[in-house]
Amino acid sequence: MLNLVLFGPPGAGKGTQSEKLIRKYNLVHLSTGDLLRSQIAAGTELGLRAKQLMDQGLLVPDEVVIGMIDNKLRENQAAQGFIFDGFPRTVLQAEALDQLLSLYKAPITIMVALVVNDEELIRRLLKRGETSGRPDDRDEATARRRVSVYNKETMPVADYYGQQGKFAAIDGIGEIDDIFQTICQKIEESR
Ligand SMILES: Nc1ncnc2c1ncn2[C@@H]1O[C@H](COP(=O)(O)OP(=O)(O)O)[C@@H](O)[C@H]1O
Ligand SMILES: [Mg+2]
Repeated sequence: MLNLVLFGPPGAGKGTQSEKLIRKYNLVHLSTGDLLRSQIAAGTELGLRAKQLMDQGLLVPDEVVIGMIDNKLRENQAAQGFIFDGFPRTVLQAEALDQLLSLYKAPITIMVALVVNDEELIRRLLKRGETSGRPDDRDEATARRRVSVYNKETMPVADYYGQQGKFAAIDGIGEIDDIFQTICQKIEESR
């Protein structure tokens, strides 16, 4: 079993690297952002409430995303492992994830953080906004708010895994394939 948390600010490249990692390691990809966007697309009550926060660049409540992850873990009990993308985004979410995984006796193997400076992130988010149709990528003020929410609310999650000796930071600027190789190296070192 390999349970990877792919960590990093919005626009760091978590989605891109996740696609490559799920193929190589045969993992189930759990992206809370994607799960929330499919709730929005389906027009559910949860989606409607989440959208108001997401469009402003704010986090949705912990219990909402924890509940979604709980459901997905239950649905995928035969999985060889998971890649958590965009989750946990708060220390409370990280604690809840440890609790959920303890039921399966398969703790987090490692958290790999993609490090990208704020100005490069804003550039990438605005560029993605030209084609993604994501309201939270579209304007600079919202992109900046997301980066600052990350710095305040999500950064402490790195310490949470650091204290468990399960944290590796890597440079998120460079060729996609080079970054992928570095992530794979960190995974191999950790298992
Ligand atoms: N774990 C989470 N906790 C709270 N809110 C979340 C979480 N995951 C996603 N969201 C909401 O969805 C939005 C988009 O998330 P995501 O698609 O992961 O963005 P990105 O991949 O650009 O970092 C976030 O700004 C937030 O509003
Ligand atoms: Mg993403």
